[in-house]
Amino acid sequence: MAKRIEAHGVTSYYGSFKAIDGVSMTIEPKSVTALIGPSGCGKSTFLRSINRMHEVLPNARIEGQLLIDGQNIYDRDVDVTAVRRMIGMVFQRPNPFPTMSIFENVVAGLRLNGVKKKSVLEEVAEKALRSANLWNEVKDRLGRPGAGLSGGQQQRLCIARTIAVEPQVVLMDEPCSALDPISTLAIEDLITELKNQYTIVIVTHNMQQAARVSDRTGFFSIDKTGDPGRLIEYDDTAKIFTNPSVKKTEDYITGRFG
Ligand SMILES: Nc1ncnc2c1ncn2[C@@H]1O[C@H](COP(=O)(O)OP(=O)(O)OP(=O)(O)O)[C@@H](O)[C@H]1O
Repeated sequence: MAKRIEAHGVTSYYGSFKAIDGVSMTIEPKSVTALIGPSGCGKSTFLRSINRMHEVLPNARIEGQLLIDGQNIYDRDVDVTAVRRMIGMVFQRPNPFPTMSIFENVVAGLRLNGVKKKSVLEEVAEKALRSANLWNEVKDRLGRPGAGLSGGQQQRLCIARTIAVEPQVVLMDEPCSALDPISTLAIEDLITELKNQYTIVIVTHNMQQAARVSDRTGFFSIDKTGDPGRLIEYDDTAKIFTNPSVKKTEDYITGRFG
């Protein structure tokens, strides 16, 4: 189910501004990869290039290749909606649909795909909420608004919504930045469980978090404002945090810049 991601020379633009330059990396299925680096170095841009969300902005485009299990998702005949279904995304701020119940939030993607049968929707909702470690907290109030949950619960609801449509890759853009430490730990535990099924890529500013949850870490950086971000080093997380090969990585993880 989980898929391998291969980026070959991915260069992403906003109009004429080159935000990232020539990013190449291979991300193994059923692994967690953390993207770290100073603000503005292009981590989120790269993340959004993985599921073709980058090009949603006017004049935004990419060069290079992004292969998911060998298929270039930027090929002309590729169905963009199918790509985004296969590669789900969780954002910085929990964003449940405000007018919908907890249940409707989870099944929203299935309804869009035309699933109507109540028993199927109920089954999927329970499975997704269990996988997101939220079922026990919400099973007695599935009809209540999703927006009435705590921040951490809302983020787990958004994760349940993402996995309800059975993606193969889950991208997370600073998923804990709006959460308290306890909710953060709950999400980190969840990420560790989800990697049994999915390929996960997470952007995080929190280096302890990268060290805790990821198998591999990619360090991005820029030389100066206006320059494009580049992938400086990509290796096993333990190596990046204990014995990086590049001086710039070491300077960053030891807090000398960024
Ligand atoms: N919508 C946009 N239009 C124009 N430029 C953008 C847009 N989004 C990001 N950029 C620019 O692209 C570069 C990379 O931004 P990006 O958000 O990918 O970096 P980041 O490493 O994720 O930063 P942060 O850690 O602060 O979230 C920055 O110079 C940023 O200003």
